Amino acid sequence: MREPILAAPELALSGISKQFGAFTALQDISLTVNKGEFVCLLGPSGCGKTTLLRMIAGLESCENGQIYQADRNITRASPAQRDYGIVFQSYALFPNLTVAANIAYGLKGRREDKERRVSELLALIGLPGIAQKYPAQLSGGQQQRVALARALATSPSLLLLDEPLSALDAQVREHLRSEIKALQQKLGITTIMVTHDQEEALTMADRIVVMNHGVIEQIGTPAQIYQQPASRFVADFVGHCNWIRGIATGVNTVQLGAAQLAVNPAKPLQAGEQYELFIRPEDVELLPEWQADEQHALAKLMHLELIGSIYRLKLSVAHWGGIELEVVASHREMAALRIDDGQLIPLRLPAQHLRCFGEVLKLDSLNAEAFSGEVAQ
Ligand SMILES: Nc1ncnc2c1ncn2[C@@H]1O[C@H](COP(=O)(O)OP(=O)(O)OP(=O)(O)O)[C@@H](O)[C@H]1O
Repeated sequence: MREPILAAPELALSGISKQFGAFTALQDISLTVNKGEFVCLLGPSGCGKTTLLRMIAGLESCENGQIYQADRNITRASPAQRDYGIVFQSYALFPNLTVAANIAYGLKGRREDKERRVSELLALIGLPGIAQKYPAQLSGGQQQRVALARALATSPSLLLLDEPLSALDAQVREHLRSEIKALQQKLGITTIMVTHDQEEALTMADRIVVMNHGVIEQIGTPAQIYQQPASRFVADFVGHCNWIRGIATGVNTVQLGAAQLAVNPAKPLQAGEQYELFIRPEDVELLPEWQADEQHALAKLMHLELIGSIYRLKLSVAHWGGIELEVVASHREMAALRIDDGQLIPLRLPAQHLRCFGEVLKLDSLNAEAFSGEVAQ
């Protein structure tokens, strides 16, 4: 029997590094992107995601590492020799050219063919009839769709998006998010998008590459990134976490104040060492009744706010050494709790959601509030 022939990935980066003088912007980046995949480069400002996208585009030189597109080594190819379309954060349309001329800018060939292609693309982005308008006559969202049409005009194999939605207001952004995703799926075009917006990455990407200080922290599907973060940075950057310090009493048990709780560590804990535990706000269970169990406690309500469809509560648990917890609850859960002024709220930290990366906390990283909780965004 013959071995199946596996198609080369649309893009393969290996060992990419980038220095700006003495500053290391990227360090040993390796990544493959499959044909038709939508990959987001996600990370805080300055983590190197735009630099990486610009290197893929040939807009930034690549001295260390290799870049392959399909089977072709494009490491030293000029932008014009590469096969991609790109959309930038600022619309970057030519203000003195009509929409049609902007879209047709990179097209070669006969006038009729160009006109047909422009009409096709305008239909594709849902804006027929604006061919003769100028960029200044369009809204931000419309301009960004035209920029997208221009990027797609030559039917490239790869679409590069550099924060394409960040200049738009929230409502337009959300709408365009689903439009871009639908268009990408319809065309099956391999897409790499830079964003610092976790919600954008979680809703649009097939896979997310989380970056921090020039290195890749984790590559995974949105569910993997959210549910199984590989590091403290990823857990903190994507979603909210309650961080709690405690002393291990066994391979998967931790002393918190007066109680010993079962936890779900990534590796066995060493009794007597101090660790940091984390739990997502939505994984803390608020209960109508307290039960005599180590995972249960009574919490004091410190703060309550309504954020549209959910409530956010700040709770303090004296029994667990005074830790503070952020918890989110639906309207239905809140109605079942009947929270009155000053009343203590029973809650439970389910062991499987009380996780720990298993890194021992060094003594010098501890301070007087070693047992108090900390809530991070
Ligand atoms: N041409 C350059 N010369 C010197 N330093 C640069 C240059 N381009 C980028 N840098 C630095 O490299 C780091 C990464 O920049 P990059 O633009 O890739 O970050 P980013 O993750 O895209 O952030 P942002 O979302 O703010 O654009 C930053 O510290 C930036 O100051």
